[in-house]
Amino acid sequence: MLRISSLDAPPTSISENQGWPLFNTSATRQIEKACASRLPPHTLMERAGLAIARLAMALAPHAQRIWIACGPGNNGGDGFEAATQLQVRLPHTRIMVSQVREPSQLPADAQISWHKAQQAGVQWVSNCPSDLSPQDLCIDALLGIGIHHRADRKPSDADQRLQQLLKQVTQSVCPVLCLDIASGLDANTGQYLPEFAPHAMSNPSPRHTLALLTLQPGLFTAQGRDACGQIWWNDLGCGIASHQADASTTQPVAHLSTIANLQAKPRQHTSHKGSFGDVAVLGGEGLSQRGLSMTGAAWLAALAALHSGAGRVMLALLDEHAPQGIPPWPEIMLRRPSAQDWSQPTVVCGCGGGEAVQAWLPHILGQAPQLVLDADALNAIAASPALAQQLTARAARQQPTILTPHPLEAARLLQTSTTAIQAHRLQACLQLAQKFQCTALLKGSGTVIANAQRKIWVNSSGNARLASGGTGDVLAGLIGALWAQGSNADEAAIQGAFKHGHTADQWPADRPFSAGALAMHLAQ
Ligand SMILES: NC(=O)C1=CN([C@@H]2O[C@H](COP(=O)(O)OP(=O)(O)OC[C@H]3O[C@@H](n4cnc5c(N)ncnc54)[C@H](OP(=O)(O)O)[C@@H]3O)[C@@H](O)[C@H]2O)[C@@H](O)CC1
Ligand SMILES: [K+]
Repeated sequence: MLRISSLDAPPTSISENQGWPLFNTSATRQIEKACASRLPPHTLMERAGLAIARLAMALAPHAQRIWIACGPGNNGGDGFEAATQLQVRLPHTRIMVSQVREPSQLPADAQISWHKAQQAGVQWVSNCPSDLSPQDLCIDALLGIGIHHRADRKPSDADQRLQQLLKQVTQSVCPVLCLDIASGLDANTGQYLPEFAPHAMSNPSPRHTLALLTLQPGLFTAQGRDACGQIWWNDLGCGIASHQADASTTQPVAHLSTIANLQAKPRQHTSHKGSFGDVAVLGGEGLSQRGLSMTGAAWLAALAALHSGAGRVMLALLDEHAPQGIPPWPEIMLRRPSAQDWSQPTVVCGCGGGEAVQAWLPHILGQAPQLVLDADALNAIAASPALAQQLTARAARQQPTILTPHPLEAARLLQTSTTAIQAHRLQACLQLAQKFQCTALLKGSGTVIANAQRKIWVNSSGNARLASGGTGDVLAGLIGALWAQGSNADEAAIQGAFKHGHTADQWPADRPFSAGALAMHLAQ
């Protein structure tokens, strides 16, 4: 969840009602430059320090010690500035800083803030104080958006000191507030630089991040969600949160999809089942084919479509020996694949499709007016240039397609490695959308959605509950149902990803979670 902290009030307001622009680091630098040129020198860092101090006091109201680890650049400068603000406001709290570099080697703004902290009476310590308790606070001001990969350079004393302090931050017993972004993370991609990746699972102390000026994609995808924890944002009075000013001339790289993307359309009284579209699911290889039954996956997609408001749901199992008779959910109409008219409904194809789905793909790619391709359908297309060509040709016939790969499936489609996909999730998703002229949805922590017109969204909902078998099938069915009900392809993918994650976020602690239970609670 994203919280906005205001310069003028304690950071209490919760805002998930807009899609927020995400800027990469170079765009952020441009916005910073434009914003700083209109303000007296040092104003942005002062504003950052004030916002940090206010959030720190709100997060740790009973702290007796606040330790701030300050790095060699302006991220460290924010830390010194916050130390001054905290020292003034909390005379009975021990405000302590550790530094990486001598003040003369700091950038100009950071030097000013260093001197202010000295004058304010902040205490300098060489390492994390050993007496921090869980109600105290640790502030990570080591590295922000100025981080860059240093391939050939031997680590200097300052680099080693930085590593040492970062390790202490990571092992902190108290909550951690990261300034701008968790140190070591690339703000564009959400990946740790190799030298900063934590060696072990970090301790369970709560983590918060206060993003300064702009929001950046790395906060919300790849390793960013775990590293940054709860995201707060302060635009330093530059008008970005109110959608004004410099942001309007600098293009965001993506948008963050939020609860605003979840608005349910009211149903008219005169509506009927035909008003909400048909979803037909094709998948579920049977036990008889290779001794591996995957019919459950197709059932999950159909169940999700049923509970997401589709008018009618048909299920065609790729299993000749599927039991006949009344299905466990009588609303779902079972079909033989050969008996289904694939030219009319929104089709969800591939869930549990195994090898059997391959033979059906030429027909489905040719016929389906709106097509969600998942799982084994994606694997089959990755292995067949002819199928890939047929997929790409759909767009020109006004037959839109949504692809929903996880990173391994995406790697197969782009003929690369999972590591390469995860290293640049936004770019990989965009590449998929452009290569196949479709809407692509790349699953994983911080799901990314992109279209062929180069628009990108990052999903802000979801949690690790979703890391369990079958939840991807549920997502495919949910997207199919939203699409069948009248959303366009991009909206269906964005809304589906948000709803899927949001349902998991709202999950009662005492209710066992499974993909089937998720599918059945999508209507709530
Ligand atoms: N932009 C804004 O809108 C605003 C920005 N503000 C704040 O400024 C921050 C950006 O400050 P920044 O540009 O000084 O960069 P920062 O993150 O402190 O790091 C640079 C230092 O790290 C070092 N370093 C780099 N890579 C390294 C590595 N691999 N291993 C080791 N060291 C490495 C690098 O060393 P160098 O390569 O130069 O020797 C340099 O010393 C931003 O995140 C926000 O907090 C706000 O105050 C106001 C509004
Ligand atoms: K930081």
